[in-house]
Amino acid sequence: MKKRLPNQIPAVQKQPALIRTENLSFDYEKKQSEPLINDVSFSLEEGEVTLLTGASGSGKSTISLCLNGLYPEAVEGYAEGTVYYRGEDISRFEKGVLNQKIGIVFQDPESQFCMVTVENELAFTMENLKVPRKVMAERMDAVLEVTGLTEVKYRAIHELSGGQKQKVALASVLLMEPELLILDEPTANLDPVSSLEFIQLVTKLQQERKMAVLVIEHQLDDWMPYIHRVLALNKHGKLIADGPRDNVFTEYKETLTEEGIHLPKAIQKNTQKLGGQTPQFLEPALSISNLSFKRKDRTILEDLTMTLHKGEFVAVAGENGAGKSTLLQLMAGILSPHKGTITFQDAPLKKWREEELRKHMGFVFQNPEHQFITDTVYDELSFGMKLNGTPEEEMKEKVTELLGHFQLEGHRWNNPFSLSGGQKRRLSVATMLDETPDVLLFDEPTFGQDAKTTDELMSIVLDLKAKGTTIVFVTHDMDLIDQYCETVFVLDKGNLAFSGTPEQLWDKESLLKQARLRLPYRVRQLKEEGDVYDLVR
Ligand SMILES: Nc1ncnc2c1ncn2[C@@H]1O[C@H](COP(=O)(O)OP(=O)(O)OP(=O)(O)O)[C@@H](O)[C@H]1O
Ligand SMILES: Nc1ncnc2c1ncn2[C@@H]1O[C@H](COP(=O)(O)OP(=O)(O)OP(=O)(O)O)[C@@H](O)[C@H]1O
Repeated sequence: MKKRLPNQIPAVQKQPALIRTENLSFDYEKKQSEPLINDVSFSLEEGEVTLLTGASGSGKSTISLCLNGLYPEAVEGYAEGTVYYRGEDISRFEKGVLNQKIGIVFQDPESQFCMVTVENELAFTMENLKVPRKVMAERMDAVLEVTGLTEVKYRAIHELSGGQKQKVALASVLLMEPELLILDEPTANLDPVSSLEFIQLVTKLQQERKMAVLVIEHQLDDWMPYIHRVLALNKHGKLIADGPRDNVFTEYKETLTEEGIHLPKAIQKNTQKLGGQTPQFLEPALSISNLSFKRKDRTILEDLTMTLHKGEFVAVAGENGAGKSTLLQLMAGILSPHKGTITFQDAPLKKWREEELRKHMGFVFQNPEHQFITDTVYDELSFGMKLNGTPEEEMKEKVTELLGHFQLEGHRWNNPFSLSGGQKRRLSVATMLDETPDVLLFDEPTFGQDAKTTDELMSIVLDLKAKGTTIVFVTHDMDLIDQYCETVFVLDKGNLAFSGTPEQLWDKESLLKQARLRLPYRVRQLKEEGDVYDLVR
């Protein structure tokens, strides 16, 4: 007799997700109030590119460090809920096993290195992975080639530019051939062309290796074509959106905007150029003439001549390693030129007394941590005021005002080093704004900022500019240059390759290409270039 078939075909056993968090809560210490990461459940699937977005300080980096079991252990934090790797509770894995399957490129690449030179760093990674010696050299050369680092193989990492360091961190993680690659603001320090190439490189490898990628990023546009899913955190550590890319950005548009999260420019309205005609600047603030600078025998900057005026908003752009940060440090008197002169307000810079110079000129380092000198956010903000003998009450008021402007309330007594990447950057900027300086030099001031904090920062900077402060931004953000700057200096391998208005620069196609810059989104749209991403609405 024939057996009767059951009415229902048993469901095919679904593979467990690559990563699944269930009711994950985390905080750096147990509190009475709601935890920083608050009861979050989501999955990351094999081969998928997921964007994790959220306001600065919402806990994105923190969550990513919970996914490979580094947290809570490494910080003695408090955690609840479970993280699964392919269906298995990650707390059951032996130490170090998950680090290879889940590779993280940290927000601050410097925190990741153990060795002095690029070659030794990559060899060290391979030794840990027990890569046979005879294939090491080949693998190293391949990863250097793919990340564009061949030329700096034998260089000391601390002597590389910010962007070059970021590529070393990626190369090191790629050697592990991870199943999940977590990228925490990976392109923040890359020049515009390197940034696009980096994204294309990662997504190509992702497709070839069927790797899952979790990217934490505020600047979304270049990632948009490659993102499958979006997760969004709110300021209270709750997951407020989880779904396919286009659904999240259209359905949750209002919520994301309220949270201060950047939207893709394809659905933003305000990508127009601000301001009208470029004003005429007459009064010089800082004049540089025939400046050259060397490190050991290498010429870093060669024969630069430029004038910055009172109230002018200047951008310094150029590819990674072009010499932008070096130029800024020379302008600030932190480095001294080998040849040429810098004149600040009618006197040679080297004649200025250090104390006087610091009152008139503010400087924000590329790495905010290089700037912190005290143990609390409050002390950091009041440091300059104390030196100037500002009365206690006035100082308190001013600090409270700065904390409010820079979304740092609630962190007054925190250690500056425990802040999120974006918070550190805001604090480093805020410390320079206790008075109205004559010149403000910023090295990448807006990197790592969400939409709300970027707007707030720019409005403070514009207020200072209106009072006559000369603003100098070293930046890779072409949209920011387009929107706000009046003059752009382009450095190309240590030479001044262009000085003029942004509009003039956008017409110089071959120069842009040579200096590894790109047109801003607005101009790309006008020229209808192919790489402007259109969101399905
Ligand atoms: N401390 C140092 N010792 C030796 N060389 C250095 C040092 N700092 C920077 N350099 C080198 O000087 C050159 C210019 O570096 P700089 O940091 O000014 O470039 P940048 O244009 O600001 O780059 P990025 O956009 O990547 O930050 C690079 O080739 C870099 O490797
Ligand atoms: N080691 C630490 N000890 C105590 N608090 C910390 C520590 N690291 C981060 N925090 C706090 O946790 C919160 C979340 O930080 P996290 O770096 O995860 O945010 P984020 O969303 O990645 O921010 P950003 O976009 O600015 O990088 C912040 O308020 C930060 O001050």
